[in-house]
Amino acid sequence: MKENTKAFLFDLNGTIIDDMHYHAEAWHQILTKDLGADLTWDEVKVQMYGKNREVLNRIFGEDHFSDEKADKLSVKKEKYYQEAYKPHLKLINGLHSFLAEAAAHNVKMAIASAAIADNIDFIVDNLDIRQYFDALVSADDVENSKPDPETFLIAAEKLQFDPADCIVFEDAPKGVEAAQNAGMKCIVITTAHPKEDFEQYDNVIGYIKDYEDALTKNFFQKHTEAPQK
Ligand SMILES: O=P(O)(O)OC[C@H]1O[C@@H](O)[C@H](O)[C@@H](O)[C@@H]1O
Repeated sequence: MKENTKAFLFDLNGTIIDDMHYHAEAWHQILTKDLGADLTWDEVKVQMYGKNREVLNRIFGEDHFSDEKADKLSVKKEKYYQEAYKPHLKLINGLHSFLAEAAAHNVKMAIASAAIADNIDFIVDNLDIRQYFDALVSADDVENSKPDPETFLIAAEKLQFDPADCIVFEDAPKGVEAAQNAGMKCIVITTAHPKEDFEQYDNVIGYIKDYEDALTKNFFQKHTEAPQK
């Protein structure tokens, strides 16, 4: 890579693993069956962005649950999610090679997610990818989650990179918005949303279906200078 090596900030859910369906199932179970909220499947999908506490506040109001109760619900939701998703745990196609190649080019990498730390550990340890990341930023590290830029700004600070030198990998419109608010360019992976859902953002530099895409497959050819003769 060139002198101005970029840092990569990866969202987790939908970006490292294709698991958003399992989050939607877990939220649907908690919100409608356990807590009795009157929400359709599609409404649950629209509301379930950001930290778990933020999702609960958005639906039931700020003071509805004590912190202790909200934490218990959050842990319960992730228990449903982990149980259902565990048999399907798998990196998105081509990601392992992309991480290995980035690491070989000394790219600093972080995970910057709205997930609780336990969910990040569940993924990085079960899929054996912890060694690729120099920082892990979870819901537990931020006051306000995506679309607030805090998650990405903390990740950049931990890697000691300027926001402008970070490339974010995201699958969710609110995540792309968070990257835009942080002053970061974004590569969108279309696991959970079609291209059209990102049209309002001007920080998107490309779309990929998975990491086998030419954009990521050839990333280091494109960004490596020809050797001097
Ligand atoms: O920021 P990420 O990694 O896409 O995580 C987002 C998801 O993280 C989950 O843990 C939350 O329960 C979801 O509601 C949220 O959408």
